[in-house]
Amino acid sequence: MERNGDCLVEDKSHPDIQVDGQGQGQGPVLTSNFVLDHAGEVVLTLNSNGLSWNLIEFIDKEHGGSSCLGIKLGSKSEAAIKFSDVYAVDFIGWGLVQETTLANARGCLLGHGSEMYRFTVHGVQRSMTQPSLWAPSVYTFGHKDMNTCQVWVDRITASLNMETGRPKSLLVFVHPKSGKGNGCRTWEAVAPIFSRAKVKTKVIVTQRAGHAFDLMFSLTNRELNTYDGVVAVGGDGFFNEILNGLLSSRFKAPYPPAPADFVPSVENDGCVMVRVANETVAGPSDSSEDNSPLLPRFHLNESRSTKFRSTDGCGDADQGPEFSIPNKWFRFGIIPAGSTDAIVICTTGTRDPMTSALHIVLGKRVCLDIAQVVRWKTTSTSTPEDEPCVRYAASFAGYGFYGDVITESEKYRWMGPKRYDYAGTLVFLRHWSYEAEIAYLEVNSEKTSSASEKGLQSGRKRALWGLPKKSERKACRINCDVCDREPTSTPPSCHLSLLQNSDESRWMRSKGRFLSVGAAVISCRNERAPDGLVADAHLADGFLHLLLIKECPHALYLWHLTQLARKGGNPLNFDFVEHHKTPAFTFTSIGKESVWNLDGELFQAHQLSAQVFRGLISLFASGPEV
Ligand SMILES: Nc1ncnc2c1ncn2[C@@H]1O[C@H](COP(=O)(O)OP(=O)(O)OP(=O)(O)O)[C@@H](O)[C@H]1O
Repeated sequence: MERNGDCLVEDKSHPDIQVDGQGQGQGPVLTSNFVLDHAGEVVLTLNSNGLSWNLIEFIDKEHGGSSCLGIKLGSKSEAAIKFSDVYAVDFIGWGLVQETTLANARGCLLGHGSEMYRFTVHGVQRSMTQPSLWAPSVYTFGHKDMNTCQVWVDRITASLNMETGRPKSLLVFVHPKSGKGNGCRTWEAVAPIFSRAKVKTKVIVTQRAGHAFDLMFSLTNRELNTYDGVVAVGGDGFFNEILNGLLSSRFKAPYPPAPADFVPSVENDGCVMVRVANETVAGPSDSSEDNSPLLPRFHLNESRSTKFRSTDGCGDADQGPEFSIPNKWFRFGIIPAGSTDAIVICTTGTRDPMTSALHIVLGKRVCLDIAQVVRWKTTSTSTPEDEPCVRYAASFAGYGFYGDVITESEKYRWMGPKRYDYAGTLVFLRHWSYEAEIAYLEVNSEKTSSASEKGLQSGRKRALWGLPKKSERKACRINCDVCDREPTSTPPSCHLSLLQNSDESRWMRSKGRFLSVGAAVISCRNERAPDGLVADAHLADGFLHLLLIKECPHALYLWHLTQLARKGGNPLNFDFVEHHKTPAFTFTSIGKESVWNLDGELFQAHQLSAQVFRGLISLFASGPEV
């Protein structure tokens, strides 16, 4: 057979299959004629990257290029799909295949069917108008010879098996009451994708708040290592619970750095952080900064690291092979069913359960920064805690307005996601501010940043007085070069090592009355804030965006909020908004207190410190396309 000048050799055992010997060391190319369901007879070709096909008798020449009901007929004559976009192939036996090679007098395709053996190829197709939105696509190929179909199924299966990073076994937690109470229905809608892709799932429908945390916390390393990842079917708060369940029992890390005068208990309890006495940090001395023994050097104290282990011993070496964090293989997945779903929107570019399911079965991977938030005192009157309370957040930690909205919204859970709008309005009308002192680590990243990020850094400097120009903002997208850049050392300690060699770092302070204090780990795009709280935040650059919204007139605050709600708005371009890009900060409240909101979960803290771990976890996602 001759095609496009290629010399195709007939496979003797399967006369309908042509094998091209010129596979350039990547395996031979297969070619056969099939009937593609709802299209017609095609020449199907398999090469090292995927499948492609051409319609043989698409439509007679007279009608070529004409249109039927406005649909360009020529556009369907050839197509291709990469193996990286294929998640399953199945032999489905004998049955009807619709051919549509006949055109009527008006050039419209007419279908007629024949019975034959068939196999289906299941893949992904991106929406033309919204590329981040993925839908499953299915192609059914038919042939009179069963063996021909079987050979093709085997070859495609072999190619799919060579695709790296695909999960085989997943632990799935479903929050039945998440969002509008659709958790179970959401899972049922996407579960067939997992079975078709032959991914084993152990599904647990939670019975109560804390259920997923407890299970994740108590899994032994041996059990955890049998899974390629854990999937949350729910909202950001539910994901946060699962994240904390895993990290609290296994991630052993020093507490966040802090200025010398912060939390006496840090030094008194003799646990994690040991300050190296002679360390100094360079930096200009204006009144707003603390340049006395600025940056402590931290060591993980042995006694503390053993305390981190849970009492049932999970995370111990004798429980089986170690489960390391960060983990090269194990990933988190989120199938959105919550009220906000900011993490899914930031990591997939859309809020669609099917898109998320397809990202998971195709084994996509994106790294995500995680904030560690350590509470040193719960209230102003409580004594410093013996054992500081550690929480992790993947998207946001916010105090004041953000905490009050969650507190208020809990009273109206019955309203579903609308409770956030209602509670938001009540809290806005109240216009409460809170006195607090914040210290944040200013890192001069000139030495560690590429030119592309320098624009962002200089923008950060100007943020006190005005926003960086829009042209300087670099949004985080798929294959983001800011996130992909090699850290100066291996995560999670990259920024700590940066701090240790910290002649470029200094503690800065801000004290006063704040409507809110927020630290965004990622942009936090969501349907109420289409660009997020910080449009140019990155998924894995090792920085938090500290947003200090100082007390201001009600009307100006409304203006700020309306800018947040508007695509292309400038919510940070106000004198009462401080925006700092930092790897760590501390917070102490003074007087009347609000509560913290960590990924939508309440966390009461009078005094806390926080730091970010660059790319600590991986998600089954590839980052937003737009
Ligand atoms: N079966 C359950 N019953 C009650 N609460 C649960 C259950 N399972 C989990 N939870 C808790 O519900 C809280 C909220 O969950 P989730 O984040 O899914 O919902 P949401 O608030 O509607 O969404 P979002 O966080 O996106 O705003 C979580 O803290 C989780 O611990």
